Amino acid sequence: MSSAVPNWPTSARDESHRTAPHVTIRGLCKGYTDAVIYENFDFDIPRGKLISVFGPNGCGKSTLINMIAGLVPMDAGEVLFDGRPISKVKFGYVFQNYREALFPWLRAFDNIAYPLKLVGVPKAERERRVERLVAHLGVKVDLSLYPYHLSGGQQQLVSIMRALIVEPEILFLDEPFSALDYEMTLFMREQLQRVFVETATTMVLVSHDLEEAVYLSDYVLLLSRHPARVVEFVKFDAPRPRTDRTMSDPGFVATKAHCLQLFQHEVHRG
Ligand SMILES: Nc1ncnc2c1ncn2[C@@H]1O[C@H](COP(=O)(O)OP(=O)(O)OP(=O)(O)O)[C@@H](O)[C@H]1O
Repeated sequence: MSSAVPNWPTSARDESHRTAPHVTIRGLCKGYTDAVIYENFDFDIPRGKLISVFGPNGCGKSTLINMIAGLVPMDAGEVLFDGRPISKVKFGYVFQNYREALFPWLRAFDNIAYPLKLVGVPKAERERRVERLVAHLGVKVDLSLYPYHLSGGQQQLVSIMRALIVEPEILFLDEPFSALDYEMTLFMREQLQRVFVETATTMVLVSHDLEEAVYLSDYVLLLSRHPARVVEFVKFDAPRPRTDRTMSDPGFVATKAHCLQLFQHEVHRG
């Protein structure tokens, strides 16, 4: 950013950096043999916000975050992070299926440290960084265990820590809690919210659960049936940390009802 605008006064540059979108998506196109999923799709993802992507089944939620993260190729278009391509960006990705995402032959600790090993961080430094993250999050899981000795929620927590260990500037989460039981889902929502409040990392979460989408988010990105367009980018600015009481708050109830109405309209339109 600073090299792009070298003559700006520092304060103006900083201000522009803070308020400029983190991610710009322009002219995104994606189709499969039987459907056009995205057609000239434009969107800006704001910096340091938690955004949930919500919409009808099969509208392209996962495809969207996978294309932004560079995991699925676009047919056309451009996705830039402060002007940089994904190859220049440190990002984290949390998959829905944590059972397949973790390496079963590595202890939880080594699973978390693995991305650091990949980029050549020495062992002592890896251990120091994992311990620091664990302490920071207040995680009480025995990390000397292998994944199959951990509960589903604990495994997903390990996945999230593995995504965070590189200190990503953006974190993608594809239905991260949908395979967990309700108790563990509630616990994990709190953990995620805590990480978000503490790190202010931009987060993009695909969710099938409207209550969860609104509860966790600063914005809900409501998509239409494909070819997907933005039905509305719904703001929810309840203070954090949000708690059980947030869900009975009139602002929460009204925002959820509004999203539901838009969603129903989309579903019935199709
Ligand atoms: N590899 C693929 N080959 C063919 N079609 C695909 C492929 N991946 C996704 N699709 C189709 O693209 C559309 C969008 O898929 P995507 O998984 O992104 O939707 P989604 O909104 O995340 O779905 P869901 O609500 O079921 O999680 C769907 O119709 C899906 O069947």
